[in-house]
Amino acid sequence: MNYKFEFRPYQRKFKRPLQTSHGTWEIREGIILRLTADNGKIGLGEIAPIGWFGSETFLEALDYCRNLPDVISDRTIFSLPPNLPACQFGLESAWESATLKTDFKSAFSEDQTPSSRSNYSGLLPGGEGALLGRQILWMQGYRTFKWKIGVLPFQREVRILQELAIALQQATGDHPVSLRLDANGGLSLAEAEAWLQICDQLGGILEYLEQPLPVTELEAMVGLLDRFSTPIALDESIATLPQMQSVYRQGWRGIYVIKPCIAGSPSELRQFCHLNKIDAVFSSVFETEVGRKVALKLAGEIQHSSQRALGFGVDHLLESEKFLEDLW
Ligand SMILES: O=C(O)CCC(=O)C1=CC=C[C@@H](O)[C@@H]1C(=O)O
Ligand SMILES: [Mg+2]
Repeated sequence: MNYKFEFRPYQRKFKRPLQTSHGTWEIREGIILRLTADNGKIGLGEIAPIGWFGSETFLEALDYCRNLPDVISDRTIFSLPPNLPACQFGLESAWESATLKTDFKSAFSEDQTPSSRSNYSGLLPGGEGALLGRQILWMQGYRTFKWKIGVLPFQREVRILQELAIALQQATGDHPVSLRLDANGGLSLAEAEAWLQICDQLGGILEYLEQPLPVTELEAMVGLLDRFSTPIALDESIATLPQMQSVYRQGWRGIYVIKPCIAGSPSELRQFCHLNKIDAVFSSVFETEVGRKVALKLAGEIQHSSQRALGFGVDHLLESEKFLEDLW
């Protein structure tokens, strides 16, 4: 089967630049794809790369799209090289929505009502903003929160964490409350040990410490698993499917933070997760609803009854997605 191939690059500003230990992220760039099958059925997909995180860069993805012909075949869609995982995700999900029965639009209910927000994790502002941010997200219905560390000096962040933990421990309610810390691979081994010592003292409120060490330090992170009670989650270490498979083969049985939009082929991701019972948390890459619907649908197919909140808190971080209505 052949498909007419169209693509539209986009840019969306973060309302508040995202601070991570990698640096500050101000603009999310991506590409919306449209495939039109011979029978007229249309499928949308999204390419939302994060070059510094482990996928191809936006420019590599744009270059790939520019070099595709106006009409492409199934063969092209299923034979992308593994170094273009965000393109693989975008093209294959557009193909799925143009060929499979599922009505793309109804694939996943998008609106996060306050009651449903307890299934999602809310991303707190970096630094001191986390304290007020937690109150705002709490009122919006979140009960799982994620805070990026390695942004401010250690002692300052420890003080904020202790205030945050007290506020969460005192917060009443019927839904379990948890806090995730994300170091984005920015800590040294000594800093990671210091953080884990503190986390262990906070008891149950700390769900996990995400990517404490750089991708090159898998062995050291496996070692940390045995020495501290706070769970550790890998994110950058397993950004793409080949990395996930390699880390699994090397024996990682901790938590996997999966970002479907940059992992690669959705069908191969489904297969990997069904073959290997992994403790998965699904996470956004600040994509638009086009990629988010596919990612959340995958999460639903894969993690069924997992209790772990989805890292897809409403993207109040980004400018409106209204531009999607006038793309074509
Ligand atoms: O996982 C979540 O809760 C939200 C998404 C998120 O935190 C991230 C998305 C993309 C890159 C990073 O800044 C960050 C992460 O490291 O998980
Ligand atoms: Mg992360």
